[in-house]
Amino acid sequence: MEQNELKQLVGNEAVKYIEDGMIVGLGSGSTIRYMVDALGKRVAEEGLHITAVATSKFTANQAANLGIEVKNLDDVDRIDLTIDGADEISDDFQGIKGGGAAHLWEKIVAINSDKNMWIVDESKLVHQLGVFPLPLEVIPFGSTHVLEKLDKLGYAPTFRFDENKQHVMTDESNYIIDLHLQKIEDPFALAQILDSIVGVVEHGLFLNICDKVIVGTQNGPKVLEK
Ligand SMILES: O=C(CO)[C@H](O)[C@H](O)COP(=O)(O)O
Repeated sequence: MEQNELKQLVGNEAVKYIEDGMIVGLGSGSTIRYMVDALGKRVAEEGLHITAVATSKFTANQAANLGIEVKNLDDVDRIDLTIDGADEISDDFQGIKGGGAAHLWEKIVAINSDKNMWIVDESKLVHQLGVFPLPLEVIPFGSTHVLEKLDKLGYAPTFRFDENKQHVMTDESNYIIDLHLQKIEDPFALAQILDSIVGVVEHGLFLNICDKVIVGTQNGPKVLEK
């Protein structure tokens, strides 16, 4: 199976965990696109009734177009289960997210969820985080100074640009800086440093957030529990 087939496989598998009446957090990214398609199918064909909270404008539109009820996070008390993708997951269930520039909303939704499930193809599993560039959402104002500071700290930062050489803008109209670290020895220590930098709104380290991972393998979906 190719990578996209593995993504579709885990997307289809994940929606089996969604029960009638649930409030469900919908992540972002290509794997989640498959999952939202599969969820839309269940809503249309089985009459499944759920309320969704989306982690990006893209996902919110996709879900609404499929007839899934989408509410704002502030209009629900809590979320039963959030299903999201990830860019890297280490052996101890820590993760890097934000490859799709949506990690700020994703983290806010995740920490307001009773359970968090990540769905990935097997290429996302790593022993140690850091080969995937760590995304930071930063306020545009003064962002070159934030970049300089990150450079002095040795984090090899780069702004993320689109194909037209324009800054990639998040749903909150902020910029993305990627840190090219190669390996992260202590994600908790790094998270503390990044949390303390003024102008950094949120980093893509998702620590102690994920409860369950569904991995797409050549032998089918594999469930990993924390
Ligand atoms: O964190 C994310 C978006 O901000 C995505 O979940 C992550 O980038 C995985 O994406 P994909 O499923 O396309 O590989």
